[in-house]
Amino acid sequence: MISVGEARELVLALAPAPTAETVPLQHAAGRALLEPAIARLTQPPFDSAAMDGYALRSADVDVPLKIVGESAAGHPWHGEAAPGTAIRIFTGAPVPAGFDRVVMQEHVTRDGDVLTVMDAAGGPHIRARGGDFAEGDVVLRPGRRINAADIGLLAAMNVAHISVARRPDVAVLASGDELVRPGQTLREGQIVSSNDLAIAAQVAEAGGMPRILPIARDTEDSLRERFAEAAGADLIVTIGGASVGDHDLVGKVAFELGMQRSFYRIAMRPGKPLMAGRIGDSAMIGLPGNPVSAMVCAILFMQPLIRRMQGLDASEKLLRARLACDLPPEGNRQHYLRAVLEDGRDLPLIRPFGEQDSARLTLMSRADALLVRPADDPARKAEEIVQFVPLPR
Ligand SMILES: Nc1nc2c(c(=O)[nH]1)N[C@H]1C(S)=C(S)[C@@H](COP(=O)(O)OP(=O)(O)OC[C@H]3O[C@@H](n4cnc5c(N)ncnc54)[C@H](O)[C@@H]3O)O[C@H]1N2
Ligand code: MOO
Repeated sequence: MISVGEARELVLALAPAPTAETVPLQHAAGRALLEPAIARLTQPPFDSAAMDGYALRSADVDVPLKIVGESAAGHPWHGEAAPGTAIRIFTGAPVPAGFDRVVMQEHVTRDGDVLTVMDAAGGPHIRARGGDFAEGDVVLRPGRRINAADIGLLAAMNVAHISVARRPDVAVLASGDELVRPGQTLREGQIVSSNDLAIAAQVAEAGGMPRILPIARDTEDSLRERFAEAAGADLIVTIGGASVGDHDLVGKVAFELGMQRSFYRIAMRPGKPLMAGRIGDSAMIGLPGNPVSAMVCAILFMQPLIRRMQGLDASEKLLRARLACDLPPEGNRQHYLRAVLEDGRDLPLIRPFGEQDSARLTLMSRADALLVRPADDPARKAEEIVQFVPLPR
């Protein structure tokens, strides 16, 4: 058995360099940026009014002013900003050179074309040209997942298409004679295949394109057929059949098909029988069949690999919390306990469920976090600081 940290390094080493594709901006949310995003214009492109009101010279606020024009968004005024004059101006409109202040209309009185400033405090209510970004600025760097604000920013930069990492094609293969698809009537001994759907959702969450294969039966022929269908995927994720039982055939069949195994078995709970390696041109991860073990291993190994394949940060994000209760000493495997988070004084409080069966999806669904307990961790007292992996909410 190898440690979680060693296994993680070996899994991440399976990632090929990301390949680029160009997508229109409206399809770029959630994608991994592969090139620096460089501004093609300056924003704002001109000094612009931040309020509806009047543009004038600060030196003139104490005298009555003659209103000589109007500047609206999309309709600039082209006159001279002469002393003793002001113009009507609206939010977003260019402020002509020479006027250095916009006074809100609530703070003036107007009589015909004569303007009197009643309250000169505040302001200047002008957004300076280039205040947000300037042409040529590198505004976003590669290696980030594009969020909604980034989309707005890229659009404002006049970027219409952007180079992102191709989404890894991930074949998801459940195996087991007991498994049927959701929505069917179960015969004796059958259960619904939940893992492949949950794992596919985790693939998508990490930016991959899941491809759920038909369920393999517990025969070597059936598994071979499915591996043939999976060929060409960037990553093949099998679920189940990884342990030592007579019907656990995934490792055997993969080996016969030429799998170069990086490791099998990790000193962790749940998920001991995890395997990973390369098969043909694909990376492969063999997840254990117990539903919670499969999901926990996917969080710790599969999702980081899919992120790395897109050039994204794949490092482990551990946060700190205080224990809400005492805990007994740990065994010789690193333990990831399903837990809920509660409000605490300085740090959140973390409360692991009393029951940690790796088949209980209800607990996985309710969990906010995986509390990490290192192998051979001694007993812990409530209030001690521990680390956890946050789960998506
Ligand atoms: N003698 C030993 N037995 C077991 C060991 C061991 O070390 N020695 N390890 C246990 C651990 S830990 C795990 S985890 C499981 C992993 O076993 P497999 O990867 O071979 O998984 P299966 O036997 O195929 O299935 C286990 C369990 O999960 C259910 N399952 C499988 N696939 C799905 C699916 N797609 N959707 C829903 N549920 C699924 C399956 O019906 C079984 O109940 O081995 C232990 N045994
Ligand atoms: O360690 Mo297994 O992965 O509990 O169910």
